[in-house]
Parts: sequence; C-alpha cells; structure tokens
Amino acid sequence: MTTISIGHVSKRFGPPGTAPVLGDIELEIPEGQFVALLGSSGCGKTTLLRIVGGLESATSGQVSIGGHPVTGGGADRRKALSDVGFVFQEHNLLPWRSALRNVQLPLAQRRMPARERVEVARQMLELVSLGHAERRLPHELSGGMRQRVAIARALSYDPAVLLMDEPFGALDAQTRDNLNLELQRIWLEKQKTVVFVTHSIQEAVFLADRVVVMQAGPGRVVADVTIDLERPRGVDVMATARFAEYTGVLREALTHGPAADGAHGTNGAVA
Ligand SMILES: Nc1ncnc2c1ncn2[C@@H]1O[C@H](COP(=O)(O)OP(=O)(O)OP(=O)(O)O)[C@@H](O)[C@H]1O
Repeated sequence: MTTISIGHVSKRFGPPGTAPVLGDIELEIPEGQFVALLGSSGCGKTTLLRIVGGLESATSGQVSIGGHPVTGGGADRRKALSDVGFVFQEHNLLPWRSALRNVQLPLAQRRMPARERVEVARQMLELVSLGHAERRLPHELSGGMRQRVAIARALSYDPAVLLMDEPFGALDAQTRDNLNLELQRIWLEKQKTVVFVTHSIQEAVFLADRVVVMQAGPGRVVADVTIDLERPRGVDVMATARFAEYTGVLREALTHGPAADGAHGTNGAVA
C-alpha cells in the first residue's frame, strides 16, 4: 500500500515568473519503506520534506499520506498530519524540560492522561537506549543523546510516517555510525515509513531501501535506486564491494544526473 503519494509537486518561493525551487516531483512511497533523499545543498530536499509534512505549501501538485491529502485543507489534512513525526537537524527540545518531559510533549498536546503519558514516554526513551537519562535536561545530554530524545519524541504518538531532515548531520562520524545502527534497529522493530534527507552517500546506502537522488535547477529526481543489501546491516557492510558499487552509482547520479539512456534512475542496477 502506498503511504506517501507525491504527485506533480512544484514549488516557487517568489511571485509567478520567478524560478521554481522544485520542478515536477513524482514519488510513490509504499508503507514501511525507508527512503533516503540524497542531493547537494540547495536542490530542494528540505523543501520537499516540509511540503510532505505540511509545513510548507506546494505551488502546484498534490501530496497525500495514507490516502488523506496534505495539500488540501480541513479534516483530511489534520488526519494526514496526525500520522507524521518529524526529526530535524536541530533537535528542538525545550531546554527547561527533562528528556522525559520533552518526549511527553506531543502526548500532552494529544490530551493523553498524565500517567499513561509518562509510561509511553519511558518506553520510548528505553527504545532509544536512554532509559537511564530521563531526568536530564537537554544541556546535560550529548548531541547524539539529544537527537535520540528527538527521535523518541517523534515516535511517541506512534505515527506511521517519520520525516527526518539530516538528523545526524551535525554529529561526529563515530556518533553518526552508532545512531545509524540504532535507527536501523528501531526501524526494523517499528516498521515506520521513513523519508530521510541526507548529503551523505554512505549514510543513504547504509540506511535505506531506496535512495532518491535530486539535483537542482529546478529540484528534480534524477535517479531512484533500490538498495538490495540484507538487514540488519552492520558497519562492516560499508567495506563490501556491493556497498562500493551502490555508492559509485549514486555518486555518478549526483554528479552527472540521469543515466545516459534517459531512464529515471538505476533501479536494481547493482547485481
Ligand atoms: N522560505 C524560503 N524562501 C525563499 N527561498 C527558499 C526558502 N526556503 C528555501 N529556499 C530556497 O530553496 C532552495 C532549496 O532549499 P532547500 O533548503 O530545500 O534545499 P536542500 O536541498 O535541503 O539544501 P541543504 O542540503 O543545504 O539543506 C534554495 O535555493 C533555498 O535558498
């Protein structure tokens, strides 16, 4: 079943006549798929993610989540967005609230009773291996721990879709590898549909079932590559020949755009 449907989406920030930031984007993302959006700076990845999450409007085209239009209004839009969790590069935790109370925030907004809220928030912190840190304030946590709290918060209300915008972009390489392993474990357990924006080819291949490559001028999809590597993946997969083939295909797409035959990507190209 398709969870996210992006149909002919374009976006212009200026008045009519100014250059569009996104061209005609078409993507169907099935339930439970982990999709990485890869592209160089400014090609419109964040804008597309924000349109999918209802934080930005499209100039034309439609987006729906679970069959409910995000780009419409009223109850359908509310229904679509109630099923979406966000994790940004900036964790956006409230500095005066403990980890546990930050995770409870969306549950309080959804009017979950206090006792149940605490129980769910504790489960989520356990899920991201932070059960021991529930009382700590954001400034008492490391950058990686703060991002784990942000993931716990996004998962707290059990959304079907998780939109992640370079969530580990500001972290050092080792912490990033650890969080990628952790995110894979959580995804295998929860089976959410994930759209994950990244600049990193390695991170995209390691995490995703499918990597969608975008280029600017206007932002468009130039390749759509299925990553057929067994799960769970360990960090050692990055040293394999198949991993290197995938990164090669993606680097080529990032540099030169669509394959020479004009095909939309290289699905299954790596044997
Ligand atoms: N609110 C806005 N008003 C005007 N222009 C914007 C706005 N938001 C984004 N843009 C422009 O749209 C283009 C795409 O930006 P976007 O942030 O989506 O790219 P990106 O691929 O996510 O980049 P990065 O990887 O650097 O985060 C850029 O040229 C940016 O300057």
